[in-house]
Amino acid sequence: MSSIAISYGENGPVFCGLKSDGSHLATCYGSNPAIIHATPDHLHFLGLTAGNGFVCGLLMDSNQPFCWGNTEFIPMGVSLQSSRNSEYLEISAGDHHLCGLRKPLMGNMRNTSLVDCWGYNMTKNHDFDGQIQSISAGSEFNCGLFAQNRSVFCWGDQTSSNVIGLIPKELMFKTIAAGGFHVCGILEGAHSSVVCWGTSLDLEEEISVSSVMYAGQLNVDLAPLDPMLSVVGGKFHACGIRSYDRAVVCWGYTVERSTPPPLGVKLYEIAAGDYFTCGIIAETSLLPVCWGASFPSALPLAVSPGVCKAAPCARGFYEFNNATAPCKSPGSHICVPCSSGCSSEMYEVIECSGTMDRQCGYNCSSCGSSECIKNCSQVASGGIKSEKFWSLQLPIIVAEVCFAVFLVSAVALTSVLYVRYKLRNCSCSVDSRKGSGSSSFRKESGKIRPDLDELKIRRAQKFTYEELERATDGFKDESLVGRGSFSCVFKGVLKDGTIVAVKRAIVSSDMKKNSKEFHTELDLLSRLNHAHLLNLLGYCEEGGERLLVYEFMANGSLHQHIHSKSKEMKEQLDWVRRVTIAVQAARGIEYLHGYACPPVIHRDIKSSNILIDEEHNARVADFGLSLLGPANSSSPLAELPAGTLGYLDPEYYRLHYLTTKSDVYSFGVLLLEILSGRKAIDMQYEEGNVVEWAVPLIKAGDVEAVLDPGLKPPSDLEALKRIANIASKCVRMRGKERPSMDKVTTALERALAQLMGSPCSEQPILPTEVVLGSSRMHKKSSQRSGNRSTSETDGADTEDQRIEFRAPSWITFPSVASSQRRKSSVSESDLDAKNIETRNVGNGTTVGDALRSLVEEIGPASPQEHLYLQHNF
Ligand SMILES: Nc1ncnc2c1ncn2[C@@H]1O[C@H](COP(=O)(O)OP(=O)(O)OP(=O)(O)O)[C@@H](O)[C@H]1O
Repeated sequence: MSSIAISYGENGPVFCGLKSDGSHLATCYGSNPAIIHATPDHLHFLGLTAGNGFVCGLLMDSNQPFCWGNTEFIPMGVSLQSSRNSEYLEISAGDHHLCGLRKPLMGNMRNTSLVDCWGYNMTKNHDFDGQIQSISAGSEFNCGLFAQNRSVFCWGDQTSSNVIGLIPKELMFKTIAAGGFHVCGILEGAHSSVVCWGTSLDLEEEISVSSVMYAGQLNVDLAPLDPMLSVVGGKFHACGIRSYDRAVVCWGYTVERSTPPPLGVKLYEIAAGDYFTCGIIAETSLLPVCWGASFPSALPLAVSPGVCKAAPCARGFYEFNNATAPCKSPGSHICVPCSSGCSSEMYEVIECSGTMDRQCGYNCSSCGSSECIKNCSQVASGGIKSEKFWSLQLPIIVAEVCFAVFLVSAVALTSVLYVRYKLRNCSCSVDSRKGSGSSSFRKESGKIRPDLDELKIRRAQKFTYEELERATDGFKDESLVGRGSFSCVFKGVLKDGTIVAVKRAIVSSDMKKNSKEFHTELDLLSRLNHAHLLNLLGYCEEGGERLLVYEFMANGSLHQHIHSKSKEMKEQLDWVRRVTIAVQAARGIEYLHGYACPPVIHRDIKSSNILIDEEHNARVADFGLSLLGPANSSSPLAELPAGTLGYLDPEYYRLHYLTTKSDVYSFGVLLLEILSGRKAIDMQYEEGNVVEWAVPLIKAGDVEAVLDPGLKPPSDLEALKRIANIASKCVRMRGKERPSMDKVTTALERALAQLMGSPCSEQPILPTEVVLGSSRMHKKSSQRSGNRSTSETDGADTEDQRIEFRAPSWITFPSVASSQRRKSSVSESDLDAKNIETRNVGNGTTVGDALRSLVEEIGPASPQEHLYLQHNF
């Protein structure tokens, strides 16, 4: 708990801090509207902490936690307490949980500490023997520091980190900070050095304390030897404030394109998000600076450099100047740890006094650094810089400028060569785009991102804001049909009578992100064309307004149907309709992966992005997060994770290893949702995650237990069993073991045919083929397919090449013949996966063997891959 906290996650990072005016009110800055808009403006907090998509503060008046934001796992907007008198000393948040350390107990119980936790897999009240001084939460675990023997203990899930197994039992700590998958602590004693344990992405092995202590600094990614005042943990990195100069030092994994920690800046307080860190500058402005990935480097809000406490400052701390950041409650102060020691060319001028930090001065007789020379020459010449100083500085400045120019040219050249290399096999022929055919497109062959203006002209119509305002009746609440994280969707009627859906970006503080998602969606939808992708009709970009105009989908989203509280609405989609929608959505995604050029990775496949038209046909929507993949779809992109919790591919989440198989994972979750009627994550069930709940049941052959109790089961369960098997293959941990989308589609088509042929479906639904707005009804019989073997539980794996099974023709796939699709699916990952399974199970393979075979299969492991393998095998 600190005066600042950072929330992270797929809805964007947010920095929150206590205001610098001593009011104890919270102020936040960032791009997650659910946090920004819900920040309480009347509650006073003692300190803050934050996790994935939420922020919590410890209320000043009741000493209870109060959280806001958008996590389903912790109650939001209410004060949390475990029993009537639970008052907390400190709180700390992990990814999806929060723990609170209760105030010390009295009497007989004074040697017991109570810790209450809320959240995903964590809700529990703990009694620990011994007095705990402070707690710190990591991704899925927590640690406590005992007040008396200064030892650390941890509890929770250590699968990905081994933080419990590696606890350094013999060491004593002043303070500890848990990060995503590791813990760092400052050791007791004069030197205040840091040791860390757990797992970091940059390390090929777990960081055990012994290697830090006894083998020395063998690995540059380990904590520096410098003494530290404080330390914080990010997902795979940690940062500390150095004792002698308050400079920040970071170690661990650095995401590509990260900004480095600021140089020559003194900091008071630091807090870490997942891949970035912020600190408060030790100046009167008290403005935060941030470094790392995906967050601005300077934030426009002044925050308090510490928490106001009623007790006087302890030894080793000094009282922060009250004029700059006054504490409103009388007698309370902000206590800042005093710096200690001075660098080699400095000596202590004033010691830490309780009201002032210790001061160091340069020893001008032994200057080595330019800082020292500058300082001493200023003192000597009354502020006029000496010749000696310039003769030393000038070559350094010239060298720095030359190096910067060289670096920029090298990066630019490498980028150009890389893009050309990636595009060498990819030619986007004119024929692959229905209806384009213009010579301008031909000119663009091989170009990844044609000019937006040309795309707009090609397909999407430009609307004025007034036109869309008129169409939606002034964006009235009555026209609102849905709301997403970054947009509201309105029903509208254009001048010519066309009914449309108008998606209006919520005006958020992060215009850049909004604008990026808007352009991604506009760009992609302008180049894609498939019966089961939502058609873009037009757009409007005026001032701060960003609007996209789509075909209106009269039946809303799949999510609205399968999770509806109304029985009638739920039953509108019976089993045949549900599976039909799954097939159609699979076809849309298959098109993105296999036939769009370059391939497109959707990154946000979920039930609210599968829309349903008047005739109950599915369309895949929402391309705001989509990315153009590499021409060779098997090579991964390194991208920071984005998407929706519960649907997010674990391989991508952990390793930033993005391929089309990430969409396959999300689609697998969608299939489980369709089968079970349960949300991807639903905390009303003990096993809240649909994958973790359903897959073991499916593997045990108990598919019936998984089926949505709100729908009458079909008389023949074979088709649904087949779908359940496909789903469990799609959600395999390793992308390579998941089937490709074309296999999934083929297997689902078979299952659908089987379902429609079963006696329970008296009147099979005949979905409409929708090709560019035209609707044709095809009433092909499905008996042929209904007689197929029901023992075939896995269509994707046991695909029979001899039978040329044609999917019912009403299932649209205008541009690809099924034989073409099948050709591409014969030798891929399912067969590999099967082999691997046989190898592992049949031969009693050890973990080491499994690791080796995986390494052989995917080539030498990068640090990220290595970590992934460690985490999962
Ligand atoms: N073309 C459309 N026709 C009818 N309803 C639509 C249309 N597009 C979106 N909606 C409705 O609006 C809702 C919000 O859509 P939007 O794409 O903005 O967000 P989302 O995908 O649900 O959530 P998020 O933005 O968090 O991913 C959808 O769930 C759907 O119910």
